[in-house]
Amino acid sequence: MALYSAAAAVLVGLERGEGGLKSLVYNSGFPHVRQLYALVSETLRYASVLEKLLDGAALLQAEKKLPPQLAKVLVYDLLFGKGLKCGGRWKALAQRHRARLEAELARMKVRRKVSRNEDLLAPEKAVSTAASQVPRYVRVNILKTCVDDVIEFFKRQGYAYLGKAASVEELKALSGKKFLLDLHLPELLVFPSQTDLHDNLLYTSGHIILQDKASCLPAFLLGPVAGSHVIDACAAPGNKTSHLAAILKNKGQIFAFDVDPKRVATMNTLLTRAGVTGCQLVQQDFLTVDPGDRKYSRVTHILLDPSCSGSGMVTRGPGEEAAPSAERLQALAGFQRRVLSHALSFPALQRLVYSTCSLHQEENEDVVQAVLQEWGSAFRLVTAFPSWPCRGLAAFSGAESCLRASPAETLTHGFFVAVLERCREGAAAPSSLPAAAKENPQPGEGTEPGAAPKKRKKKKQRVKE
Ligand SMILES: C[S@@+](CC[C@H](N)C(=O)[O-])C[C@H]1O[C@@H](n2cnc3c(N)ncnc32)[C@H](O)[C@@H]1O
Repeated sequence: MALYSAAAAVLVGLERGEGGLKSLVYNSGFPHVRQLYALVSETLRYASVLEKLLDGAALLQAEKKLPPQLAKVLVYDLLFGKGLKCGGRWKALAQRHRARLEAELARMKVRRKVSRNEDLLAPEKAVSTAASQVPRYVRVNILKTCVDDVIEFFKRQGYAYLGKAASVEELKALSGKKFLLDLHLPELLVFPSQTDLHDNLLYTSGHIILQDKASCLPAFLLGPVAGSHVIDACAAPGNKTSHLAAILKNKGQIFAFDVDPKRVATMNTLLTRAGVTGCQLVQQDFLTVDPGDRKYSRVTHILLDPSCSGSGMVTRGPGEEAAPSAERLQALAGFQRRVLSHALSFPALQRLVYSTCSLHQEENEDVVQAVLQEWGSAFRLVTAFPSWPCRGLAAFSGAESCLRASPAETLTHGFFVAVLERCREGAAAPSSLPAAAKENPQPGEGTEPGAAPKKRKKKKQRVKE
């Protein structure tokens, strides 16, 4: 009997409980028992990897007469063993699928972030329950396409479109190849959490952006009208910048700053792919940008999404990043207060969105409270997205104007957003806006520029992610 058929027969025997590995090998009648034993035990060691490879390359669907146990043995020897040395027609069959199987193996290694075959045997990092509940959000990049065309594209790819979601529960119940339009954001599609679109043509061509729903809130709530001058103060890798460009319809001017040269380079690539124009990308510490520079005299909107502890990001493996120490939180909060206060000092500024992917009050409500106090009555908090279910912690009176997001309540990563507006003289704060449609009011004509902030100590400190 040929080696591969003998090995497949042992695997069948094991599955049927006909005996242990050794006894099945010795009773197989195959003359070279050591060789057979080694091949079967290695195939078993790689069993779960082989199953995924067979699935990914759809080998069993393409070769209906190939028994699955024989397929495993062949693919093991082809990709992980000594190479196919015998096997007759089965060898020829496996060779025909070699390129597809190798591509699938390469993809698996990229996904698992490993370079050696052996490393694929380590158990996959557990993903927290919270993370597995967060759907795959897809922002349609309206600089390149429109929602209807993207929906049609996915329908042609075999996905079923279920229309606009009416509740968060509907998003939670999504499964299989189905998708919905989000209930809150107009250009956001929602797929089941396990959907991987990184290889999808629409993603690689910049027609869609894979961006968590909570991360879409800052640009949406800043809502500058086309033609506005906008600063994205801590911009890389640029998901929110490209969202801003889409809201501006590429009309107006975005000044995007980031201190980290590598992240700026990545951002450059992503913005080009997304078709963003009218954006000046500057590698500079935002704290050193001069608000009095004439270049920024028409900046009415600022998006500030500074470095933070990242404690709201739920996809991280358990224990990958320990909770930030009190010192680190203090350093981050100090930087966040300085950078927020600096942003408010741009003379024509009307509206600012401050956001973090942190769960810590120190980086969120406390920062907003401290800076609002510093600026006296010049700025006020605006109730961001009144219908959003999850509000700011009651750290100070009016903190419920801020919004929070979390896997459990909003099916997103943990996030915090505060919307600040320059006060018109005599305006009451905070404002309460009736509907989502009115949540992005544009600053009125003749709004007074605010007063300068109270004197504060200027201590330069940069906090990198
Ligand atoms: C949370 S990330 C921004 C993510 C980005 N808004 C997006 O949506 O893709 C924070 C960024 O702030 C940058 N950063 C940190 N300190 C900075 C500073 N002083 N000036 C400008 N950028 C800074 C970091 O390099 C990092 O890229």
